[in-house]
Amino acid sequence: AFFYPDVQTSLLEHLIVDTYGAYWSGFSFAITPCSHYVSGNQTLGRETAAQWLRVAFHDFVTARVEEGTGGMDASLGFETLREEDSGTAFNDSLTFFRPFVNSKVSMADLIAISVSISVGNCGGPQIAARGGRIDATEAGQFGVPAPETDLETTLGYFANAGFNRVDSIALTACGHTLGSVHHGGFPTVVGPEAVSATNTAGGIHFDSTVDLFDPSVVNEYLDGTGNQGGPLVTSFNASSRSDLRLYESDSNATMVTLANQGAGFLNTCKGLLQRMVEVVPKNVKLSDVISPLQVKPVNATLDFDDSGNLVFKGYIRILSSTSSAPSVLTLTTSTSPKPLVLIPESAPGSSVFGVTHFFPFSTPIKPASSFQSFTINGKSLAPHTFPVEASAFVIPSLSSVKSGASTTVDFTVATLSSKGVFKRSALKPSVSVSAPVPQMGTLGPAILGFKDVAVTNVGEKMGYLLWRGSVDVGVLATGNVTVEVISGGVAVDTLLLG
Ligand code: HEM
Repeated sequence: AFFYPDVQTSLLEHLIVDTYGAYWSGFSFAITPCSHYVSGNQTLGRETAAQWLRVAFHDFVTARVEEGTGGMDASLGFETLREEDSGTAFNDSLTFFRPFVNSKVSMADLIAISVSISVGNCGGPQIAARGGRIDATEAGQFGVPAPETDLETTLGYFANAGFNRVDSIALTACGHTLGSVHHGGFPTVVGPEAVSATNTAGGIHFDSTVDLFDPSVVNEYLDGTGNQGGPLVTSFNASSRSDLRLYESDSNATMVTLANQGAGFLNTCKGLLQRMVEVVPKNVKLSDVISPLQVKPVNATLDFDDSGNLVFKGYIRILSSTSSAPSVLTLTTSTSPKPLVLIPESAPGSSVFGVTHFFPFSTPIKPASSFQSFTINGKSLAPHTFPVEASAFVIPSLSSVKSGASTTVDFTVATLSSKGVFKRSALKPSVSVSAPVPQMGTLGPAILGFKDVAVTNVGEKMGYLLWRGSVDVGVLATGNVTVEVISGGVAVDTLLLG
């Protein structure tokens, strides 16, 4: 399949942009509306968007930036039994993220992106998202502040992760604009009187706008109005007033500055939260910022149709800031001068970035050797040309995942035979298969990789040699299996099966 600008960016962009309606990723529904709790009954008084933000904080804050270890690496998955990681947020969230993990999308990237999505969906700023984080294979350091942690230790923990006092106060206020402290989980902070029939976990909100990413927590703390900064300020138990100790530690100077910023508080949070999710181990190289794509080929693949013809098919997704998208597109491939006219499907999708329209297409390709690019044109749309690599591909209609007690991945790969001359041995493709499998001690899957899977030639079609292979990947966690054709060390084609 063809992914633009690359597999990882395309998949992460999908989670961010395909929010509601057509071809939605299923990621954002968990936090729609922002007050929604996806992992259980609404009467628990929990909020998934707030949980996601807290999860990211706990993964990040045990970093040792000076050593270049820890940070956003999903090591949290191995740490959920620790006292410092109390509460249901961690397993709730990792269970929700788990099916989205594959060899291109790590759990750590999902935790980071969930911050952009939850903050953006709850009325907050758009936090730039990047990919490329690598999941830890074991637990990391200790060092998450708890309500009873003394000030010096708390500031030490933040400093380990590269955040000074001012940053730490502001970041905590940014985090505590969403969500609650719950009696169930933190009985030494919130007493049993918070429990009611519609709030069975006994949550008390940090501010009076629990589902709005806004400056209320700062104003209410300083003015003594609303929730007065929340339970970590007002707890019956003085030793549990960690937010009060932190906010007062510079005589409230930082909180006053944040209050004076007004709506600018959101911008401060945008910067700090982006910094937070970009604290990664030193071996990680983050991708460029993932921007919503205006013109995006989706599920674009080469395949063989029932009559054995080579076809190029998929969708073109147009993202427009208004609901008016071009009503017609044309697609021209390098193999045919005649443009194909594309009409959108009736159901659009939507997100905070605008409305998406999906234009399905299917067109024969002949000869495959001259298929090098395709171009999309539309009214008031700059022409977009996408390069293609058609020398080898995993054939979607001849590849599948069969799940039973064990999981078998059957695939067929096509390799272009040069000028019709069969060089069977020379053209034998190198195929890699990667599968997310359960991992001891964490809900985060491990990626089990199979390199150079044995393939046998099973004939020829439209100038391509066909190669079939099969791998038993054992018990699959959840999520997608990737099959890749490798040439010169790089993947020339990737297909996700799931
Ligand atoms: C001194 C630092 C901090 C301490 C001691 C602390 C402690 C806590 C505690 C005890 C809760 C209650 C959890 C529950 O009952 O489910 C909580 C909730 C929360 N924290 Fe913090 N926190 C700190 C800093 C931060 C930071 C820096 C962020 C994010 C940037 C953050 C984000 C959140 C969020 C979003 C919630 C609400 C979770 C929910 O409603 O499920 N916290 N925090």
